[in-house]
Amino acid sequence: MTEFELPPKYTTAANDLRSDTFTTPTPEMMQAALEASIGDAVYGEDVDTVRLEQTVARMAAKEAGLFCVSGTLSNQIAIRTHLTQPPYSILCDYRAHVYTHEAAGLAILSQAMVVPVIPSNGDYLTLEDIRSHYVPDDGDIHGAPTRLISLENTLHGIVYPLEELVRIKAWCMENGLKLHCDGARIWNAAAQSGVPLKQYGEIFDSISICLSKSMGAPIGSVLVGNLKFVKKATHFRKQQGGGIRQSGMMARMALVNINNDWKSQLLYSHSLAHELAQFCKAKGIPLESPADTNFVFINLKSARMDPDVLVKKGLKYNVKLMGGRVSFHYQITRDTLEKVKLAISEAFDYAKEHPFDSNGPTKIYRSESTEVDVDGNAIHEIKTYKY
Ligand SMILES: Cc1ncc(COP(=O)(O)O)c(C=O)c1O
Ligand SMILES: C[C@@H](O)[C@H](N)C(=O)O
Repeated sequence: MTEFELPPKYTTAANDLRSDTFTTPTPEMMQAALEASIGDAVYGEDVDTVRLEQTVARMAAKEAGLFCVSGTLSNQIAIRTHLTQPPYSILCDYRAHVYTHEAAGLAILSQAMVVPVIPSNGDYLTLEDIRSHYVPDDGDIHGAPTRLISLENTLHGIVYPLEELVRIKAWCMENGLKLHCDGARIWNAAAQSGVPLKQYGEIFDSISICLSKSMGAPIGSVLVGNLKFVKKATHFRKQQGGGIRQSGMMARMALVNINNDWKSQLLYSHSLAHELAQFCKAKGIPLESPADTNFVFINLKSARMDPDVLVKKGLKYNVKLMGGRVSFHYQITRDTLEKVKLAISEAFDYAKEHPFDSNGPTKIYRSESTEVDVDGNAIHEIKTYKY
């Protein structure tokens, strides 16, 4: 039997640009966990979990909140809760996480057909995009009527224009459709746009508000909505094995940054991303989308850059990348920003001599680690998927 090898100890997120999910708990969070309540949250008896749910719900101007162990669980039970009588479909952006990265949960848990739409402006769905792709409930027995629109704010770091959300909401109400927000980065949208969370809460029937990305908590999201919705979502959370017991420690850790100056933390990460976007533009390195918040999406395809070369250039400068998406968060240092500029610049120059043409679908995430051993060699063979 082979000796089980522990992966190398993850020591810091200061150089980790693979995702804002790599943010690490702070000493203040660890201390808060030691002082947490220890009730059974399934019975609603954990004070700090209830406090977290009520705090986030109040910030989003919603009646109730539900602590979920992941954004995926939060999204999937939200959408399932809104849907009652199949056949039905949900409409979302073709890049939406609920469609591309939640393991067909919409098909399996919700038995939903998905209508993925490419935004005509390239960045975000407009009401016109939605109206030209939704399936009306007009008695035609061939179709799966659209019951829910699921939007993401931000999506790929793009801040949804408030006026467009207002237009879409008004149309949804006129047509009896529900509106869900995958708010994995709603904090980034709020910080950058100045729109308070409660204004988003007044627009969406439900929002999955992640705590474990730019907000730096180790685990979790809070799903917010009206009381009846959250009560039913609690049922689906239990069904999906998401009822967790003494979650007070996680709740207290999440409350730390919520009670800190999170806007400044997020705006700092956005400023790093904006600086990198400017750097890329100055060097003629194409971007896929506007760097509104904490992501810079390098258009590897049009730059003919090999993602594996980019990842390895990153390792050369001891920064962790996983492909064309460069993710900033509040624990990234300015030193890391300077190093990632060098890595991207060298990968771009390399591509001029060695153009790379991806021959498969583009993906932006990979699942292998880019840990290196003591000699700086990548422990896992870099297998960036196609992008
Ligand atoms: C836009 C978006 N929504 C939802 C999720 C799912 O969150 P989690 O990884 O906590 O399941 C992610 C990834 O973390 C995401 O990027
Ligand atoms: C991988 C994906 O699920 C994650 N949400 C990220 O953005 O990194």
